[in-house]
Amino acid sequence: MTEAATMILFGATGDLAKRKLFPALYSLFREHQLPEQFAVVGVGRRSLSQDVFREHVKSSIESFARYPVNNEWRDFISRFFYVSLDIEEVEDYQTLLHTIETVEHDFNIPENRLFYLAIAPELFEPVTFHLQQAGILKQRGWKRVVIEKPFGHDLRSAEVLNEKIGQVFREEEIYRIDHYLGKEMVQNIEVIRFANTLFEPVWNNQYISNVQITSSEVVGVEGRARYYDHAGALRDMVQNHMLQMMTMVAMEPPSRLKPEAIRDEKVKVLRSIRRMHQAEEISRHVVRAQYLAGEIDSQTVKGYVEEEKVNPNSQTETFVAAKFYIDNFRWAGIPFYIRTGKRLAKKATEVIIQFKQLPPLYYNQSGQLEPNVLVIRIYPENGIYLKLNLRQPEDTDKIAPVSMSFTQNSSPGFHSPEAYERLVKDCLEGDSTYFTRWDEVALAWKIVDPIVRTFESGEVPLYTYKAGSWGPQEAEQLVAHDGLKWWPVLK
Ligand SMILES: NC(=O)C1=CN([C@@H]2O[C@H](COP(=O)(O)OP(=O)(O)OC[C@H]3O[C@@H](n4cnc5c(N)ncnc54)[C@H](OP(=O)(O)O)[C@@H]3O)[C@@H](O)[C@H]2O)C=CC1
Ligand SMILES: O=C1O[C@H](COP(=O)(O)O)[C@@H](O)[C@H](O)[C@H]1O
Repeated sequence: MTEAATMILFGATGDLAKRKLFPALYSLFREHQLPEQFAVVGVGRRSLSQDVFREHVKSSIESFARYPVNNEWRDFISRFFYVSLDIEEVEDYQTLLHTIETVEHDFNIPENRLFYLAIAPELFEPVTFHLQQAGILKQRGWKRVVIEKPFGHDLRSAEVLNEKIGQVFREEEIYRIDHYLGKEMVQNIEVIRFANTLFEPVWNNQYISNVQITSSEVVGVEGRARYYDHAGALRDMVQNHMLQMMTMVAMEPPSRLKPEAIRDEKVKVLRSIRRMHQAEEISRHVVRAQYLAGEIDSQTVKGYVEEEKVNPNSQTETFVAAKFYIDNFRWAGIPFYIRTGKRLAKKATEVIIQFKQLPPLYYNQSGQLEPNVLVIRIYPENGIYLKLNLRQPEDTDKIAPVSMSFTQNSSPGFHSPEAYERLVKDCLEGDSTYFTRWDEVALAWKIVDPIVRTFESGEVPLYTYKAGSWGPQEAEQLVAHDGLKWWPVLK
């Protein structure tokens, strides 16, 4: 059950609030999933009147929400307030405290405060510190803080940040967002595995040949070059989303369906991922590349280094493919391939489980029978696709792959809840299952940091690929070297 609360949204004039958070709140409201006693205090640096802020919220909902504005609108928008404040200026926080108290009084909301930090990472620390100094965290109800990614730039900076935030919030009050964990089919991986007799007994190295996880994007760096050129695909996507999807595929059944039990199992996977330290090993297992100019949907697009605000000599990778091993009993010897990149041919997220071949006997005398493949489709479709072998009715000597597909469209505009809807609701319910615990974040950095260092030392080549392609040839070779291929992303 969502609990009565005030959401204090830092970054209320920013891109994330506009594209994701206001639409998510509106969907929850329309589906009667917000508590009756609920209000939002938006915080931004620029000075805006209440009316202009409410107009901004409205236009964001008109552009990005799943539901059109209807006659319940006035009730929804009457719960939105705006405070202009400079996060660095402690004096500004008295106005914020006053607004929060007034809103709590007027809407009869108990002092439950959800602080959502949709702001640049360098502001996470000052904002928590000043909230405490200003007495805003002396509430009588609960307090929770939602922290957007990136959580640090490497292990060291993440530790420092965690230590600072930990002086103000307890671990169970900290909700570190990884929005992939809010996606329907990422959450469904557990259900596919633990609710199907068909899958769980064969979910191991005896029956699975390899796992492939792809998250491809068509967009380039867009307006985020200042951040991205210092991050790159490894930090931006692998340290969080890709490793999190891996943990969902690989974890052991939890002792209970409770947040800590599930997170404990994910941590064990992260601990078991074989770390790579030597440049030679990293070069064999990790491919990095940067996009060149190319064509997407018949439009010419720029190369990465020609993008606005990107250093023309940038060595930042916009694509990563890697092979990981999980050194535990269930997964020993089974490669987990991941690939992610910008300016690729199609926007898609899929997890592919390729099962082992049967022995070359009976119907597989030639050893040419296609393997069974389970595709967990995360985007643009939600669902699963299973490839099996069947005899062809028209030619009884011929065995050919057939597919069973259960999918529905998950693109915006279709009626499946967005990741942010689930996650905001979870915060209001105090359910941290699909947020990353500190030990998960730290372990993910421990896996990624040595690879980043090797990239930065120039010991791993930076390949290139044409925008609109599926990445560099070297990514194909990474799997071809093991006698495999990347399964093409489904249409
Ligand atoms: N945008 C996205 O798709 C995604 C964003 N994120 C993360 O979300 C966070 C926010 O990103 P995004 O919305 O894109 O960022 P924007 O740059 O669009 O917005 C930044 C927000 O922070 C406010 N702000 C900046 N400096 C101050 C200050 N000194 N005092 C008070 N407010 C300040 C801005 O206010 P004002 O405009 O009034 O100056 C604005 O509301 C980042 O951590 C980002 O990494 C994560 C995943 C995706
Ligand atoms: O966190 C991020 O994710 C997006 C991709 O998210 P998706 O839900 O659209 O798949 C990516 O574009 C961005 O660079 C990264 O910071």
